[in-house]
Amino acid sequence: MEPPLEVIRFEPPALRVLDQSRLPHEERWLDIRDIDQLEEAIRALRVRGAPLLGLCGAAGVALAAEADAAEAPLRAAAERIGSARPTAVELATGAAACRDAALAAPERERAAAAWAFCAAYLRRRQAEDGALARHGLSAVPPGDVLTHCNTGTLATGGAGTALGVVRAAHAAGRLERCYVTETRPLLQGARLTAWELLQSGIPAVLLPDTAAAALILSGSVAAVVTGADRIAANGDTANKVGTLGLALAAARAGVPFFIAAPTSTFDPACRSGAEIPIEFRTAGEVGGYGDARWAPAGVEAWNPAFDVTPADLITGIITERGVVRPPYPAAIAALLRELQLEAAQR
Ligand SMILES: CSC[C@@H](O)[C@@H](O)C(=O)COP(=O)(O)O
Repeated sequence: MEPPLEVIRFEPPALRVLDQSRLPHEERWLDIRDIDQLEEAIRALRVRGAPLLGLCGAAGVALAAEADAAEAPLRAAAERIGSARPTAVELATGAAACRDAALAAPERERAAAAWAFCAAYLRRRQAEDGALARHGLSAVPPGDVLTHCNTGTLATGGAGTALGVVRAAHAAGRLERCYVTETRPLLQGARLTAWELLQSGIPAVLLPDTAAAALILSGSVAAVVTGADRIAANGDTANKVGTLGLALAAARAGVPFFIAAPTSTFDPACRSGAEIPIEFRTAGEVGGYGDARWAPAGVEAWNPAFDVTPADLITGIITERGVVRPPYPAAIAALLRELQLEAAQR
């Protein structure tokens, strides 16, 4: 499945990304030339979504290698970019993998090796998104789907994860419309997912996050499908805040709740969700949007960017390798062993 739009370009010595903070009203490309600029773009969510963050982490190493390809600065750059946001594991693993690829080359060839790694990573991501969507098609029951946040091309550079499944289901005539939560406070659903769906000719129905439980209990959706930022060894899954509420409502209604994420989202170093670092963001993001302010200055806010859905609320985890089903600790361990063996054989 071809990605319907382009969101990231590797153009040595620059990284070019679509500025997602301006969408859907303005399509502006950012020309990123150093890791200061990249770190700002990541923190401000100009680029976002776990798999795309992995690509950006890798590109951060390439940008650093353009400036100084010696080992110590490259290691420092991978560390810095990899920790610009804490929850999506792929930001750090993408940066580390590119660092290792670059360090395997002689110093004067490291920048080129890093850019080549980025290009191959994007091709792999696009292929994985296609495989994930095909597996999702066989797992998710026919009917309309509710999704949360943005998991489309903007979030991966490929066809998307949960949104890739939605695209495949729509193309197969199994889904008429996709329900999209607005995703407060940064509105990734209202601004980005609704835009992507409409561009692809898929009817999108936008709802306030607060209406999601009522929608699920009304029987209007056949499944809830979301992405993930990090999946612990026991299947507990961190994703955009609000996901937990959707999973609880789906369990109450007997509606299947799926996570769609590439295997790179598993983090066996986290034994359970309690070990996943959760990003907290500013009160200003809750008290307004852009220049509009609706909360009184000085009010405190509790603003986690992510929450953790316990594994027992998850019907299945759709990956590019197939659908992982409970019991999770065993199924995840078996899949990760298989991936490790394959990597060792390469
Ligand atoms: C395929 S993207 C999966 C997740 O990264 C997505 O659902 C999400 O939570 C993104 O959060 P964001 O804060 O917009 O980076």
